[in-house]
Amino acid sequence: MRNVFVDADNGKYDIVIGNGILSDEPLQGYTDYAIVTDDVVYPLLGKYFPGAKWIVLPSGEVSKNMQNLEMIYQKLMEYEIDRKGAVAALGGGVIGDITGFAAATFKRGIAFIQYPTTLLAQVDSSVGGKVAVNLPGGKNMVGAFYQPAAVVADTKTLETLDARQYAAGMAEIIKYAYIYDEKLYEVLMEGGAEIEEIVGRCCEIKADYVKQDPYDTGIRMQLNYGHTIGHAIETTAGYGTLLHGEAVAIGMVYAAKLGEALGVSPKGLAENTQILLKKYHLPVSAEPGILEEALGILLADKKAEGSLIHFVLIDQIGHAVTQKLEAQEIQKIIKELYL
Ligand SMILES: NC(=O)c1ccc[n+]([C@@H]2O[C@H](COP(=O)([O-])OP(=O)(O)OC[C@H]3O[C@@H](n4cnc5c(N)ncnc54)[C@H](O)[C@@H]3O)[C@@H](O)[C@H]2O)c1
Ligand SMILES: O=C(O)C(=O)C[C@@H](O)[C@H](O)[C@H](O)COP(=O)(O)O
Ligand SMILES: [Zn+2]
Repeated sequence: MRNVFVDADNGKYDIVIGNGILSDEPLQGYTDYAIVTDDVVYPLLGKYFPGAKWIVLPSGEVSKNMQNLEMIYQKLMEYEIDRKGAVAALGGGVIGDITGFAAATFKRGIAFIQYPTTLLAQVDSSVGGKVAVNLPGGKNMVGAFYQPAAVVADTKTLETLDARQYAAGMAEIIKYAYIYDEKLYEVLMEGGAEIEEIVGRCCEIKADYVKQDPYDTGIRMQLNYGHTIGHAIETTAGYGTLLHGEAVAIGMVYAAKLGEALGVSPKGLAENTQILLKKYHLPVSAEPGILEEALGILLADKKAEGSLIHFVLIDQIGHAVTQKLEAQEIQKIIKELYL
């Protein structure tokens, strides 16, 4: 078992990582609590929370929407959760993001506990307090920064995850390697390490970014590597068609190629990125029609300022930089290279 402490101005909490540690113990100090989960996770893990008040959504990205958010508020009302109560998210990033936004806003804020059960959620989405729902035109368009009171990542829950979902989590792990940790990159190239160690390392990296920049105004933007084009592709393909991690994987290949074309990234980075992504069974390109359409919605990115986008590039493996680029320049370069 290991602990990573998140020491941010807007929230201080432990991430506890271990095998077989799922329990309702972190919820006991509150007047009452409800747990949000999805219809795949509930039959697998509901038994660890006897007597809980449940809110069960259909699984998948399409559930991260305003309608389900309202449904969560209604159920919290029905369950009479007061301001000293809590709401927990038991599931992947979809459940964590929508539950966190409900927690941030219900009665102007109640406590929020994260029980991440996908690899992606354990290494990334359960940490750092970005909570949101999607709009049809863009990912995470309605949200807040709202830190959880605790994160409990039980790696045993990953045993039931299918291979595609596992790979999607690997994409965010590969992201950390490129932006922050050359040693992690080498470990991944050599075939990986024990999962608790990888989850712990990724949480340490994320905790460092979140401590420095909880509101995403500077260095934290590096955590968005691969996401500018990735989110646009995810949205264009239709939520749930490409998984978030898959879209980020593809986005990292285009970001690497763009970095090479601009002379920022080392030559061969895109090729190298493809090798690593393929090793972990991830896609490395989007269909031309999807890519073309995605390039048209780049300015929906939350890192856009007018016609410019804070674009994250790798200047050496294990280190990232952010450059303000004209959306039109990005579109032109990617079109010339890929369309
Ligand atoms: N807030 C953040 O910082 C942040 C970071 C990264 C990603 N995200 C968001 O996270 C979402 C993606 O998260 P995700 O990949 O976890 O998707 P997800 O929540 O849809 O979970 C993926 C699938 O795995 C199933 N599942 C969950 N736990 C399982 C288990 N233990 N065994 C078997 N099946 C299980 C779910 O039912 C679902 O079908 C996206 O919406 C993305 O935008 C947010
Ligand atoms: O925590 C962050 O900061 C991230 O950017 C992590 C990303 O992996 C994650 O997908 C995040 O939800 C993207 O945020 P957004 O601001 O681009 O919606
Ligand atoms: Zn992401």
